[in-house]
Order: sequence, then C-alpha cells, then structure tokens
Amino acid sequence: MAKASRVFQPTLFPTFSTLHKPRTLSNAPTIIHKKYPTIRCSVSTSDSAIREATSATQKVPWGCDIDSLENAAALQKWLSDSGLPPQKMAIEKVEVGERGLVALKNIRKGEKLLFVPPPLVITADSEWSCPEAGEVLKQYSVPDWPFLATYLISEASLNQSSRWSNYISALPRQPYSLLYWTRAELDRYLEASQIRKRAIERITNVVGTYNDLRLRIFSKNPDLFPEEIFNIETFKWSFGILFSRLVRLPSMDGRVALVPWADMLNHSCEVETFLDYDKSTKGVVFTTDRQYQPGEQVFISYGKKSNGELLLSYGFVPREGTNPNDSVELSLSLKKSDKCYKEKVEALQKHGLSISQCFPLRITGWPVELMAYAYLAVSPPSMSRQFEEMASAASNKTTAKKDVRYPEIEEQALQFILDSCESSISKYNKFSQASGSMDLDVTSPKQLNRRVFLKQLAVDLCNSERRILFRAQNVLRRRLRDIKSGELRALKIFNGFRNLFK
Ligand SMILES: C[S@@+](CC[C@H](N)C(=O)[O-])C[C@H]1O[C@@H](n2cnc3c(N)ncnc32)[C@H](O)[C@@H]1O
Repeated sequence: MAKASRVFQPTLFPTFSTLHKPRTLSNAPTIIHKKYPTIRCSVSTSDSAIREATSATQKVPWGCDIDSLENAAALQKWLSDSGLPPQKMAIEKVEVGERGLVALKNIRKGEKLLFVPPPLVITADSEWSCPEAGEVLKQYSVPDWPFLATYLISEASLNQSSRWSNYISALPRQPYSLLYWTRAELDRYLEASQIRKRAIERITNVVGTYNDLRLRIFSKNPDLFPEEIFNIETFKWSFGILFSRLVRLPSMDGRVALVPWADMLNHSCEVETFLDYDKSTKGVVFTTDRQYQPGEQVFISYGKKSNGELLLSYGFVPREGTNPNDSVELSLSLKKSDKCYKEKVEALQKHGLSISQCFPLRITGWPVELMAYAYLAVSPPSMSRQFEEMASAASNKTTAKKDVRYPEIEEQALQFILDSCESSISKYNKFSQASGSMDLDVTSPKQLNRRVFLKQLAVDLCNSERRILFRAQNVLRRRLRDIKSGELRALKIFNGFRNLFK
C-alpha cells in the first residue's frame, strides 16, 4: 500500500464562512416536511455556543459507552448480514484503546485484511434517510467535513429508521478528543504545551462552522434541521467522531470516508500500514506489515503524528519514547527591543510569517526553517540586506533557498534557540511540579475519574514533549561549547603567531 495512503488524518476542515452562496434559490428543492423523532438534547444559541462548547460535557442520546461490547457485537452481525465477508478478526476488549480488532486466526505478514465493500462505507455521496436535508446541503455546496458531520447527526437522530443505526449505536457517545475538554481543563492541564492553542483553535473552528450552518441553512429550514437536534452539542459529537475516525482513501480519489469495522482498529506507532480502497477486490483493505497470532490485537497507523496531535484528534498519548514521529512545537519570537524590529517584521510578513512563530522540534533535530528564523531574530542592523533572504528561508515556501548559513552570527542564533528551549522547559517543569498537588478540589468520584484521566494524559504529554526539549537543549549546549572551544583554539593559535612575529 502506498505510503501516501495515510489514514485517520483529518486536515483542518475548510471554514464554512468561505462557502459559496446557494447556487440559485429558485432551484430550491420542494421540501417535503419530514419530522425527526423528538429527542432530548441541549439547545444552544450562537452567543453562548462557544462557552457551551468549552464548558458543557453533555452527552448525545445515541451511541454507547466507549468500551461497550454489546453494541459492537450487534454491529458485527449487521455488517456480515449486509455484505462484509468473513473476517479473521473480531471486536474485543483490549488493553490499548478499550475496544479493538483482535486476530481470530494466524495472520501472515503481507496479508490483505478487511474488504469493506463501498455500500458499507459512508462518504459525502451516501444516501440520506431524509433526502431533502441532503439536497439542501448540496445546494449550498457544503464541504465534505461539515456535510458529513450533519449527515451523521441526521442519521443518528432517526434511530432505527436509519440504515446506519447499528453502526451509530456502536460509536462512542463521547469520543475521546480535546473537543470535550473544557476551557478551564485546557488551561489547567495543557498550559505548557502548544497543543492547548491548537485545541482552542479547533473548538473555535467547530463552533464557527456550526454557527455558519445554523445561520445560513438550518434557521431557514427549521423543519429539516430542528435546533433540538442540530445544535452545538451534537456537532461537537459528530466532529469528535470525524476527527477520530474519518479516513482519506487515496485510491478512491482521496475521498474522506467513515469505514465501519475498519474504524475499530487502534493505532500503533510501530506499525506502518494504512487503510485504502483496493480496486482489485473492490473493498477497503489494509496489508499487514507483521504477523499476528490468534488473540493478538491488530493495529494500523493513523499517520506520522506527534503525541500532541494524537491527543488532539484521538484523545490518547502513546507511551513515552515509543513514537518515532513525536515532536514538540517550539515558539520563537522577535524581541520588541530589537533595533531593526520594524524591518524584520516586514520581512517576516512578506513571507507569510509572524512575530511569533512555532517550529517542530524532533528527537532527531529541527527544521532548517527554525535556524533561519533564529538568524533573522539575532542579526544586527549591518545585516539588514540579508533580512529578506532569512525570512524567505524561514518560510515553508518550497522555492525558497533553505539551508542558509551565517557563521558570524551562528553562536547567537544557537543561543537564541537554546534560550527559547529553556524557557519552554521551565513551563513544563512548573506544570510537572504543580500536577502533583492538582485535583484536591474534586467533589465527586465521577469527577475524580475524569480529572485523574485528563491529568494523566497531560502528564504523559508533558513528559514526552519535555524529553524532546531536553534532547535539543543538550545538542545546543554541545554545539555552543564546540563553537566556543573552536574560537578559543583559534585565538590561541592567533596569539601564538602574534608572539612569534613579535
Ligand atoms: C478509530 S477509533 C478505534 C476504535 C476505538 N477503540 C473504539 O472502541 O471505538 C479511534 C479511537 O480509539 C482509541 N485508540 C486508538 N488507538 C489507541 C492507542 N494506541 N491508545 C489508546 N487509545 C487508542 C482512541 O480513543 C481513539 O479516539
């Protein structure tokens, strides 16, 4: 399977505000008013939506507990009755990921598994149980992500009348995702990590998308999209499901899809196999990159993601040191006191960068863009003619000359990165110390479980991100020592020559 066939890799969905207007309103389909069954769910207004999205933890009235096997068994039966061929795996309780697919027989390395046929795959082309609702969304050219989020809610609310009811019943009622962390929890537990900012942006994006849909479409078609059903709580759920289960299928023209059964596979950082559509067998498959014995859990890869990104979309953090793709975002900023502050800001802005910029540090090193940004940040006024070149190299433009070097300011640039690293490490250290005494204000056992769980995730993320920063700190200190000792040696040689000539 091609490496590009990375799955479970939700890129941020396009903001709905850039959507086209309805093609022509006169083309509007005749709406046959079809009432949804009444369900109890919170009703949100736009003003309070963002507050609700980051404070309420209400559950939707469909789906199941995250570890329910009963619903999973019903799903398995429905899938095989609906055309899923006999499987070499079954859904079971597992140690990693609550429920997962476990080998029933010996599975060879290089074997194709799953074969989920297209009629059992949910895409933007799937039929709606309420076709009028789908027609309205198509008229407004709603992009795939909000389209599928709305589809999922629409089908879920129809209970048994939806052909996906067995699938939806086996989905978690509250997926593990940072979408379900309150603002206070994000601030408290992820204070040191840049993932906190990414989570806030994502929540804001989900709320913005929901508000756009509500203003432009739902409020104009209240019979098709009643607010008791299509509200911020249900959207938080459906986006949580999409973030943790949607796959991109390269061999299906890169379409995004929910693939029942395949989405019971958990992620392992040690595995490099991805889901894709197999044209020869006409099904969604993956090819194993190792053998499995009966009883062993079978894994796939959700993509080359850092621990922070896995927490953001899937709500888990792999064990420390097990993720070769782990990275931490290091934030670098121009100093306001810089004599050339204005010129540098202009150069950065010209290349789409800002005064404060994040770069990924890996255990194996950092990108050349980070070094270019550091050169710019420390360069003196006498180098103003190079600002442009530095800013261009710091940008992610592929055309830019990347590996720029300015030996005369290398030491200052490395020191600048080291200072940023150390300031970041001290934030993690502060969190690490504070986390020991956190949660003493818990008032109920349920709250205790949640808090202990979130705190554990945060501590795991903190440890893995700090580990990368420590490694960078060591490398930077060594390089600086080498530069200094090189300078000292050069000075000694120079003095030696001077004494000789004296
Ligand atoms: C695509 S679903 C996999 C099936 C899921 N375990 C279930 O029972 O519905 C993705 C979710 O599985 C869990 N998961 C997957 N891989 C995991 C791992 N390596 N460690 C912990 N949880 C994992 C997370 O809750 C994630 O959001």
